[in-house]
Amino acid sequence: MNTIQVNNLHFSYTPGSSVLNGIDLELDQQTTAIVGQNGAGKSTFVKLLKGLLYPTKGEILFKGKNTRDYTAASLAKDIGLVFQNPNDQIFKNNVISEVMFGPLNIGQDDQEARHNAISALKKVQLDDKLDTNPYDLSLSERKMISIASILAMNTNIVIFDEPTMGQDFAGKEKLKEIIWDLRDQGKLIICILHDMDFAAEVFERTIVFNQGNVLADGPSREVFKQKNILQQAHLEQPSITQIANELGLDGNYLTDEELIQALKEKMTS
Ligand SMILES: Nc1ncnc2c1ncn2[C@@H]1O[C@H](COP(=O)(O)OP(=O)(O)OP(=O)(O)O)[C@@H](O)[C@H]1O
Repeated sequence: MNTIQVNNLHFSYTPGSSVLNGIDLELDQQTTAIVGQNGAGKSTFVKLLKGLLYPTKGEILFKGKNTRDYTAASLAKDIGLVFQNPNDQIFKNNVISEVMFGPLNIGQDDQEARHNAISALKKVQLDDKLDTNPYDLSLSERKMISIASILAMNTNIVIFDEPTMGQDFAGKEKLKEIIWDLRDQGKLIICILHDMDFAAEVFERTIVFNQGNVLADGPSREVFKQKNILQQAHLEQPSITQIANELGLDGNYLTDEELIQALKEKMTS
């Protein structure tokens, strides 16, 4: 199992200014969205999961073992993190080298790395850009390249930091497919999001961060019905939930399809 256990996790970048204040969580096989306002500590939290930072206090256990006791190389084989800003991740001067870098780095041979890189680029529909310099692509395409780089490593855990940022409707549809495909492969997916509609539609579990604490955690349907809790975290309910509320519909709707179905039933009753 790819379980991550987080116990009493504290973190500060500078002494006396705490960013995470004692987080207890178990991350299991459910697709999990992490939401919260800017500065709530979400990116810091996933960097700790990935072993890029270490707790100031408390511990993170991966497969029962403290992340401090793993080498960066061994964690890299299991946990992939797509950075919020692709420019922080991309450094090669053509797409194929960029996407092959991670697989090669975790010990895949050239042929396997190339095969996995091309297959990942197909998933993001950029396999026609192998020789292009990533910096000649748009920001949303670079984001897809940074996603392909992590997919190509075939890690058991995939963490996305704001994947919908800068993506249009087609990009979000592609992301949905990628996330559901990873879930179907039995991988643990954790995703930081500012887009509540995407979180509600795609993720089974939602965790709300607020000022370095977990304010709510549970099935997305349960979390997104708690308007007051979301307001405390300066978040809105998903737009479909808001429309259903405005229409005076009883129930808790997260997707277009659910709302349309409820309206059809209302019209025929
Ligand atoms: N490298 C750093 N050095 C010092 N402080 C930092 C560093 N990175 C983040 N911080 C601070 O830590 C706090 C939490 O930042 P973090 O990026 O984890 O929040 P976030 O919830 O991911 O925000 P956003 O949604 O804007 O990405 C913020 O106050 C931020 O300014």
